[in-house]
Amino acid sequence: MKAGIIGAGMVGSAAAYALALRGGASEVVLVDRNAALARAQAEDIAHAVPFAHPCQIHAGDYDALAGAAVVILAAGVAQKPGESRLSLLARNAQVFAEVIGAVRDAAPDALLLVATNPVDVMTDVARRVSGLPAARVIGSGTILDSARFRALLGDHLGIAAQSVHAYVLGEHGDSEVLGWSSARAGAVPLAGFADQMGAPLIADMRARIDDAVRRAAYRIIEGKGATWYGIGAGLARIVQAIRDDQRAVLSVSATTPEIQGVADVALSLPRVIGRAGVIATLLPDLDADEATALRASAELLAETAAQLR
Ligand SMILES: NC(=O)C1=CN([C@@H]2O[C@H](COP(=O)(O)OP(=O)(O)OC[C@H]3O[C@@H](n4cnc5c(N)ncnc54)[C@H](O)[C@@H]3O)[C@@H](O)[C@H]2O)C=CC1
Ligand SMILES: CC(=O)C(=O)O
Repeated sequence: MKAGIIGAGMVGSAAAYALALRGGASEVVLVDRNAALARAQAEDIAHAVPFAHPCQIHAGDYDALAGAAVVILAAGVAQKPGESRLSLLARNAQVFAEVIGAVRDAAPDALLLVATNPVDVMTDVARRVSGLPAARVIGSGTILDSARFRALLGDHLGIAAQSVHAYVLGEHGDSEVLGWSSARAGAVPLAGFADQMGAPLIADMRARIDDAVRRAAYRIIEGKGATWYGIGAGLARIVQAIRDDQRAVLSVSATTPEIQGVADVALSLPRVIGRAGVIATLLPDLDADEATALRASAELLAETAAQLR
């Protein structure tokens, strides 16, 4: 399967590298307005291919996207230290106005996979500008936050993160909602599992994990200027779910007809992902606080998106 990536910076190149290492695509095309950067990234990543899976990695212009089944949108500006994701909206909406028409002309059958922040609102922008149905425009949303949540819970419980089933809901950003009440380890509700392991999830520990997930990007950006490995792997994971029609349940963003009384808002929920894009959307069990927080997150995203319309 051919995948295109618009934006060959830290996120786009990390996604290409992860695709190469995971064998997630047979061909990857990098497109960037900085053509020299795209060429250099493609050449560097191609040198990893002999250690991984067969994959053609190259740079090109938009016409090189012809035949792509999925195009990752990772072009635009990123946060500076202390800056919020939502503050990027006007600048990145302008970038999408420039690139999405060219992507659609070159690869009319491709699903769009949005990484550019603020990713939820940008997913809605991509849907509106492309004219595609909501199911074919997926935002990486909280796939990264859910991975952070699972990694921290795995560490606390002393088990593999892969055995933790937990989702972050709502915005990929400051208003996100950690789904404590639906989380499971193995098939056991999280709190009971933690007690059995002698590692109870007391309020202080929950608060620390919440902060570590919610503030992860700020800390990493403070330390190294940007984040890329986690999201690169998350994007490759979504591409594989699409390529193999896996019907994997992943927390990703898509424009959703109604959630907690808020209409037509793009945000993350666990969704079944396969070749057609979003095949189904699930609402996990929520306690009263989580339901209130999810509504607030949805309202914030809807208000932010409305400012652009
Ligand atoms: N969804 C998520 O979980 C995450 C999202 N991000 C977001 O991903 C985006 C990219 O971040 P980085 O890769 O770190 O930035 P970067 O600055 O390293 O790369 C961005 C690339 O976009 C290119 N670009 C800008 N405008 C363009 C246009 N009109 N046409 C073609 N290419 C264009 C630039 O030349 C640059 O190479 C940011 O919005 C960032 O906030 C970053 C990390 C995680
Ligand atoms: C930058 C960003 O969105 C993240 O690492 O979560």
